[in-house]
Amino acid sequence: MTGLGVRTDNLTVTFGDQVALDGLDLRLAPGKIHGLLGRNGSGKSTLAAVLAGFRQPGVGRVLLDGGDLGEAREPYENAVVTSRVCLIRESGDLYDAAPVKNMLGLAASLRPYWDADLAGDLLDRFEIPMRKRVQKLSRGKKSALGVVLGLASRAPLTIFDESYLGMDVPSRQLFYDALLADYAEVPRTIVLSTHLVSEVSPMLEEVVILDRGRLVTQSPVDSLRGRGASIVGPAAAVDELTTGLAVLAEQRLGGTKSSTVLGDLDETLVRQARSAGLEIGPVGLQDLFVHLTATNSKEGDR
Ligand SMILES: Nc1ncnc2c1ncn2[C@@H]1O[C@H](COP(=O)(O)OP(=O)(O)OP(=O)(O)O)[C@@H](O)[C@H]1O
Repeated sequence: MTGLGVRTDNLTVTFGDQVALDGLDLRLAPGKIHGLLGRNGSGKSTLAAVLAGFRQPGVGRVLLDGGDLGEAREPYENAVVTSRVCLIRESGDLYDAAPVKNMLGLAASLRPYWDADLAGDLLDRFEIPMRKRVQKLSRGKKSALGVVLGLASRAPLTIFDESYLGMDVPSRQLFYDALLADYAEVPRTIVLSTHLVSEVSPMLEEVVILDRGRLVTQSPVDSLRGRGASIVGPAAAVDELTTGLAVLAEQRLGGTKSSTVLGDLDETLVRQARSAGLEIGPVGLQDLFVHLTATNSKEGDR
């Protein structure tokens, strides 16, 4: 399985006079891990709901294709398509009164690629008891249950919409490890909608950034990182080198400074940096994200 591809054309969703998605033309390649990034209210959850067939586009359309779907189809009110798309939201969409094992049974009946062994193994690792009712689980364990359902569904398009926010750091690490291990075994299309940009960025292959319902950029993560550089070394040398450059972020620890700059460093600057003993690395995704979605960010910078 390589997963589903996604194509949206002029996708527009409004709530009254509020435009949640504004003419979105998006392509998600199948079989990759995509990061869906954007500030609060930028339209991430709305996009996730449309992809999962929970919501009908107002204008434009969304098409999913590939895997055993074959031809491109719209997800809305199409049971075949929606059984192959698993959206796990922060709320978890769980039945509070049901025991965990019933939630697993329900997922097994709805999900054609459900893997019961994986579900059992993940429940053990997250220490979630099968017999416990959902309402008796802590917030973090409820989130973890959502993650278990999302991974074990092995859906050709799996979307995690901030579904791991309630989990503590070790649990989130467990999720990331489990996701990467299972993705290596069964490649599929994964979308991670998140605010935890730094934490999630090592897993991402492609990044989509939304701002006020519009597409700011869509790019492989490596080429995004190539849009700038981080320069680390003695503070005075870093300051001298970065004078006149667009500095996105700065951090200082004692006499050492790290500056993130936008744009290509030309060869002269690179030579100058090396001879001053400075280290040059790729730009951090979080710094770039903050820059690209800052309210005063100019279109020309994007
Ligand atoms: N059911 C709704 N009724 C009215 N407005 C809505 C509804 N759902 C979303 N919106 C509006 O649509 C816009 C996009 O919201 P959405 O939840 O998709 O953003 P988001 O990027 O997921 O935000 P966050 O990161 O805060 O979760 C916002 O302005 C929001 O207020």
